[in-house]
Amino acid sequence: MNPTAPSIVFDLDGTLVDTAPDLAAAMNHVLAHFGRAPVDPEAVRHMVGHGARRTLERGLALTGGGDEAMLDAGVPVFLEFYGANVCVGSRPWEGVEASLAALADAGARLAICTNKPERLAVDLIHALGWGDLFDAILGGDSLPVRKPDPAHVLETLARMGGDPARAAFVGDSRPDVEASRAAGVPVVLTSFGYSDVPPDTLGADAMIDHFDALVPTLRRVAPALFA
Ligand SMILES: O=C(O)COP(=O)(O)O
Ligand SMILES: [Mg+2]
Repeated sequence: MNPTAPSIVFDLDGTLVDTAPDLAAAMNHVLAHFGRAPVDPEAVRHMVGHGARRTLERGLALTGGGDEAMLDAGVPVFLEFYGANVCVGSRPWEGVEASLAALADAGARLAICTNKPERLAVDLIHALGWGDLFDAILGGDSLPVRKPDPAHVLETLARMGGDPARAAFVGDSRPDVEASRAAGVPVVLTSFGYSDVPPDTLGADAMIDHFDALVPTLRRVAPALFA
């Protein structure tokens, strides 16, 4: 293992993969279970990034409200449906696969740090045919803490054999920026993910509008990575 290889850690939902169609289907399955009307799948895009419980909480809030007991009952229903349908309509954003290949060709190691449950993240990665691409996949339940806690990013780096001083994070939302900042790792955000606020207000080092821009952007914001 080359100890100086750059490590690029990726968020999953909204960053590498447009998972909203399957998350919205799971949301509407739970809402039907509770006798609620469905939500517009487009609205679910901005409910993702803090884990399934928070996603469901937002969906319940939009359809009449819900308490902790409803969430306790709804989260397993959500996860069971989603787990069985994790890659029905989910697709990588345009340019992702070429960009991951370019990073690997440049000698970078790649990993996933998502707030999705680890099992579901691993299943999705395999369903996309990406089983060999990542040196570590950590989910929101892999550790006692998760993004925005920096330990989630730092432990991902530790498990991939990476060095925080030779790393960058690529995400779409506030937990990604906060965790990376606190870990001391430069962070690039996509402009087309699931943030519930304009992502260019979150204080990332750079924004990308298309994955074709990722490698040049990383070279610009973290030139030492590829030196
Ligand atoms: O909120 C989630 O379930 C996961 O979101 P993330 O992959 O963007 O961390
Ligand atoms: Mg995300």
